[in-house]
Amino acid sequence: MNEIGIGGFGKVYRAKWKKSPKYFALKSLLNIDEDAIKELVNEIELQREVIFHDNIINFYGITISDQENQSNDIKKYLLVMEYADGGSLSHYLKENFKNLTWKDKFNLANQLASAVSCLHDEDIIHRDLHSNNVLISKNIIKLADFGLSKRIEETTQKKKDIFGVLLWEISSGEPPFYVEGESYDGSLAIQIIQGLRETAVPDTPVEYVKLYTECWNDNPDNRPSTHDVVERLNFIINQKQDENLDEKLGEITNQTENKDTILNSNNFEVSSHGELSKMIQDFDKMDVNQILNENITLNNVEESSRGELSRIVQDFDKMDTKEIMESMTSTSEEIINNKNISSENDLIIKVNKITEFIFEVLNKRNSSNLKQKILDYINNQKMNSKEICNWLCDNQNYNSNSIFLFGFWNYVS
Ligand SMILES: Nc1ncnc2c1ncn2[C@@H]1O[C@H](COP(=O)(O)OP(=O)(O)OP(=O)(O)O)[C@@H](O)[C@H]1O
Repeated sequence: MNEIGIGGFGKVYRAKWKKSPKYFALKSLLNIDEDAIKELVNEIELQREVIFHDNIINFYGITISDQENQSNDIKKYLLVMEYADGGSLSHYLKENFKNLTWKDKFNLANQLASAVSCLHDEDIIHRDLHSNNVLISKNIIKLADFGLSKRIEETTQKKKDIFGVLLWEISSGEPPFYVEGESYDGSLAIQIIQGLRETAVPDTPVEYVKLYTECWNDNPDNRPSTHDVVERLNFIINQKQDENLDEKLGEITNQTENKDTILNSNNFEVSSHGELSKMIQDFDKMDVNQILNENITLNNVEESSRGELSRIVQDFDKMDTKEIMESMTSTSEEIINNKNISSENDLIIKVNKITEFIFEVLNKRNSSNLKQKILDYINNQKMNSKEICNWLCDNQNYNSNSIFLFGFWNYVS
């Protein structure tokens, strides 16, 4: 049994259940008089009504301590409660703030609002909300300390359970107006009464600033209800998720744009196979039309040919390009009639035509003996395959068709 804290009633201990790995918190009752007993009974009664909520600390009962094995300062009775391994919210923020994302912070805020909302639904007001009365167990909020709690139906009284400051504290990691080594003084309290409020932490989403500002409005009637707060926090969390999704989509778009840049760059080196291969392996995540957007209009490209295309390009870097290109060139040389040297533009047109032809064949799902079909096409069109191969070796990055054709020839060879 270890001492973990000290409070108004006495010390708080962490204790392990004999034959289980589970820990419990034991609250000793030291400075207890008649008023304290009333307060305690009130606390237990109210807390027991809301322990079903995940963000409210569980109360298990009362135990009698084994005096022989305990130090003298532990009196006979101990309250047995759920143990919160993260300690108080203020301690948790101090230790973990650096690692918390906005999503984590909004989740903490939401759990807190949800716990207070549950109290209000049961017509209970907490009346002592601060970061030492909010505990953390396994990174989850556990509202505690109902010593000052009261049963009340009135809405305005419920709105006096101010947690705007706690929402701000979650966004900043520190208590309001905290200056290291300095304690709060009376003048600060007066300034707060006169309307002094903390300023927003840089980068806090505006909706969140708006929310906690409304929560600490001078007039309780102008504060949102806890239900509203929960709803708005849920909205912020969902919006954040959408933004993350947008960011991810943005990253994918950027990567795609980068690919286009690589495709269109004349400085692409044949030797950078790893990069090319990675880029090409992502092709099947894109639309084939997008790949072929520059010079070829493709209609009705079907899933099967996309799959085939993807397989083709994925195998791209497993082959020795030069060797295959050379062997293909020598084979086609025998059937080449037209020995005229083509201009650069002619070659680009030829590459586009051959690519278009390949897609026509693939679209007809007629890919058997594809290599021969391509060679026949080249032959019939009176193209010089060696010239095309050489140009492709030197200009494979010229456009998406040249990249495709270069890889495709490797595949069919
Ligand atoms: N269930 C618990 N699990 C883990 N730590 C706890 C638990 N309950 C209390 N503590 C720790 O013990 C400290 C004292 O808690 P306690 O509730 O007795 O006093 P307090 O809230 O600080 O004061 P008061 O009772 O006067 O409001 C807390 O700040 C917290 O760090």
